[in-house]
Amino acid sequence: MVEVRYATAPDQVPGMTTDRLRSRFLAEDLFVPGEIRLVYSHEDRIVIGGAAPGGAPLDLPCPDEFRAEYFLERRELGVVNLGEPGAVTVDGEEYALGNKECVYVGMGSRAVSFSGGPFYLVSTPAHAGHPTVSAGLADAEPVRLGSQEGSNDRTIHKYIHAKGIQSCQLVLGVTVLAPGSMWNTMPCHTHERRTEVYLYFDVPQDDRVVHLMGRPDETRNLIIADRQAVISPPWSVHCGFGTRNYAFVWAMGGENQAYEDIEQVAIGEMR
Ligand SMILES: O=C(O)C(=O)C[C@H](O)C(=O)CO
Ligand SMILES: [Zn+2]
Repeated sequence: MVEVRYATAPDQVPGMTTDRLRSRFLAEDLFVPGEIRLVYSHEDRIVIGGAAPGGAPLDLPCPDEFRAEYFLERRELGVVNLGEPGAVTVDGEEYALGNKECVYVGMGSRAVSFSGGPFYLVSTPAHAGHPTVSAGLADAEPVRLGSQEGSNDRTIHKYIHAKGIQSCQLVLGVTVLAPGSMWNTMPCHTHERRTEVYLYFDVPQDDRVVHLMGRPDETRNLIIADRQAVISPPWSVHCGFGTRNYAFVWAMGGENQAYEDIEQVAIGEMR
């Protein structure tokens, strides 16, 4: 149920085969009907997961790896609905979630269950309880970036961040590309103080996203299908282009919550 991924140093990347790269950084099978699947990354101890209720509601388990009484004893959780209307129930209170809507579940919440969806989960360690809050795309400070000419016309919706839903360290949002736009996060960046995870979705079955990762001057690519997630350590760029437009959930954890605290990469630095 939980797969543990240890952290990777940037100097390990040049010798890696495609399979090695994928097994380290890509989570390919998070969404299996009737299951909750989790990946525990040692990069900032971010846990990502998929909850795909196959009819009956699914309860969030507490993995042995947490050495905790319940999942959110020392953690917080962001949930995004990737599919059909559904609900997340937290200690008896139901939060109805439509497609691309989000609920933040604070530390100390004991019983979490899912129906409908499927739902994408991101959890980071926490030190204080913040209120559980749900939000829709319109609540999430939509910011339009890029252009049609640059094939990167996209809207960034920030859900959990310093000026939005409050959390201990989790930062999370959804970016939606306009029809005809394929590039995300270009020009790209790194952020030495935070790990980021991208979960690509709304990618049709016969399409793919080519995700670029690695040090800016030594990039590698991962060919990513629908509902697959890529772990981006602090030293790695994270950007990509699709064979058509798509959406993705981005989530971060680490030293700070400052979205603007990034190292911008000039296109000429990239190799
Ligand atoms: O399309 C984009 O650009 C993004 O969504 C960028 C992410 O939000 C990100 O990388 C935050 O650090
Ligand atoms: Zn980033």
